[in-house]
Formats: sequence, C-alpha cells, structure tokens
Amino acid sequence: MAVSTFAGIRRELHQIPEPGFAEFKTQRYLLDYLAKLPADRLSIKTWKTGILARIAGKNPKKTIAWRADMDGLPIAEETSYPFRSQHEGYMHACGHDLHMAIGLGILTHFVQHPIDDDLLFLFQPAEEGPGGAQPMMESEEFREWKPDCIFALHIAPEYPAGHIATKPGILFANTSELMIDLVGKGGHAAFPHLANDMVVAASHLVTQLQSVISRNVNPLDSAVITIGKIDGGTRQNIIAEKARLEGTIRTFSMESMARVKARIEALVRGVEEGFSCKAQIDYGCGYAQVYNHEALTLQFMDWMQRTQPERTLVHCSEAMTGEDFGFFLTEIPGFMFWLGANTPYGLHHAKIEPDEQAIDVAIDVVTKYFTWLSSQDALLG
Ligand SMILES: CC(=O)N[C@@H](CCC[C@H](N)C(=O)O)C(=O)O
Repeated sequence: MAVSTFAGIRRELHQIPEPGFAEFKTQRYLLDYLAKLPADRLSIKTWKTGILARIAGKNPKKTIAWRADMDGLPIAEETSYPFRSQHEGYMHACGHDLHMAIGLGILTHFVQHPIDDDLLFLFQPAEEGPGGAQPMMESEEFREWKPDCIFALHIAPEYPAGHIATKPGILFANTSELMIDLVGKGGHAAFPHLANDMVVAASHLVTQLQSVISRNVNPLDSAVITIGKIDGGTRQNIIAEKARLEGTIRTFSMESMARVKARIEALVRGVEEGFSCKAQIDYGCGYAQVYNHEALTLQFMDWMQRTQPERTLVHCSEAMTGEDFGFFLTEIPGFMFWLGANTPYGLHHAKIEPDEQAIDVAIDVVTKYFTWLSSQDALLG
C-alpha cells in the first residue's frame, strides 16, 4: 500500500528516537523540513531542543496553538518494522513520532492555505520526563507568542484507527515520579546476620506499597502506584548494600496525591526502622492533570457531530496516563483528545505498531476544526 507523505515522515522520525532534552537529530529533522516550506508567513524560533513555529494569519483576532511532543523512550524495539529505531535501546513507543508527523501535516496545510487567525505550532521536548511543557511555557520565546487557545492529541492503541475520543474536564491524572534509595550494610552471602540486606528491604517495600492505594485512597477516587524499575546489589553471592526503586504515582486529586505521598513516607520510615537502613525519597518530576476546558471541548464535540459525519467521536472516560500538556491547560483554554491507532500492544510496549491511517485522519479533522474556529468571532461564539 502507498505510504502517505506524513506517514513517510513518521517513519523517518521513528528511526531517530532520543531522550528528553536530547532530541538533537529530531529537532534538526523538523527544522530541515520547515526550511523547505514557503517562508512568507512562517516564523521559526528554537527553544532548547524544541521548536516554535508561527504562521501569520490574514486578519488575525486570536492565536490558535497546536502542540506535539518529541522524545522517545528507553525501550529496545521489538516491532516487525523495516524502519526500526536506529538508536539502540531507544524507541518511539508512545506515538510521539506520529504526533510530530501530524503536527507537520497541520502546519503544512496552513502554510499553503492561511486562515484569518495566527497559528502557533509547538514541538515540545521531554514529555516522558523531566517535562518540557512547563519550562517551555515560562520561556521568553513562548511568552512572546502566547496563544489564546491550545490543543493536542495522543494516540490510543485501543481505539480503531482515526477514532477520536475525549471528554470535558479531567482527561489525564496528576503525576509524580517516585524514586526511593535504600542504603544498608553489604556483606558475604553466607553471613546474613552481619549485614542489612537492601534487596530484602526493597522487596518488602514494593509489597507494602501495594497497600497504599487499596487501604488509604477512597475506593470511589482513583490512584495508582507503579514501581517500574528495581536496582540492587552487585553479585549473586554478595548481600546488597544498596537498592533503588523507581516508579510513578497517579491520582485524580491533589488531596489524594498528598495522602499517598504521606503514606509512602510512613512506610519508608518503617522500612528504615525494620531493616536498620537509611532511605531517601525523590519525587522527580510531577505533572498537572490534563483538565480539558469544558465549554471548548463540548463545542468541539458538537462541531464533530454536526460537521464530520464520516468520523467517529467517542465520549471517553478519564485515564491514569500523565501528560505535561496539562501545564498549558492551567493557563490557556484548550483540550486534548485521544486518536485511535488500533494496535494490540499498549503505549510503552516494545511491539507497539500504531496504524498510520490515523495520521491523515487527524490532519484532516484538526485543519477543518481550526479553519472553523478561526471563522468564529469569539473562541466560544
Ligand atoms: C502519555 C504518557 O504515557 N505519558 C507518560 C508521562 C510520564 C511522566 C513521568 N515520567 C512519570 O512517570 O510520572 C506516562 O507515563 O503517563
């Protein structure tokens, strides 16, 4: 089957996944693409490894923004693709390659068919961590071009390709990373009574953490603690002096986040006491929930139903995913939606192969929506 222009771009981006704030090749690729477009209405600024691209409108009353994230994940790819990652141990396993290709597709359309309003495209680094949205928002480059509304999407493996799912209000959870370092006393495997074993302490702690959600969070509220990584010890016959747990906390309210953190701290103090060790907690980066502007989201959903009968719109539930796009929504009205990508493997899986047909659907829907939004006198006309 023929590969569309922007699916082709996605395939090229797929081969160069990079860590947050190290998206050097990705930034170069995007800048090279932008340099080939007619420059009369297009202005470009870089910020760290990100890019801000502005298209001047014909008779602007507002600035409409679109954001795409850029970073990959430390995952060794296991897809069947002939265009697999060329960066050993790194993969676009969260769809950011599609997000960028869609961003370029929307931008290209409006360079060729300018509308009345100004448009701002943000290619934002480090969504997976430590978070590029908040510092990008605080940058002079962004402040100078601050938009009146902002939108973004995230691919969703579980929906058919091109289906669009969203809801007003909370869409994604508050997040906090969670890193716990344990330091005890190492020793010979044969003399456990002379050591304080941090592999055993870490194992207890992982098990105890499972009770935090089930016994401290109101069952009608929702929260998650996932420990995704454990490091400890050096060799099979040496008792481990050190261990480290790395994970993430998700909640739908800041009260639950505070309660969960307080319980984790109490359990960690207990492990320190029980295993005669020292423990240190680092909460790493935390993201604001993605809270979709209620009136704008409802207006979009209504517009979809009225004017896009060939597209499928799903009124979905909120999810425990995190997204630093939430920071933009704390200051600027807008929303995020899921874009169906129909793949049996979930986000962050080494075998995920999103359906590329979703790319052109998203470009089509968003260009039509922005054109309509620009034709309205007011944002909520
Ligand atoms: C869409 C998505 O998968 N986002 C990530 C954001 C992670 C933020 C941070 N590193 C954390 O783990 O808390 C997600 O895991 O939801």
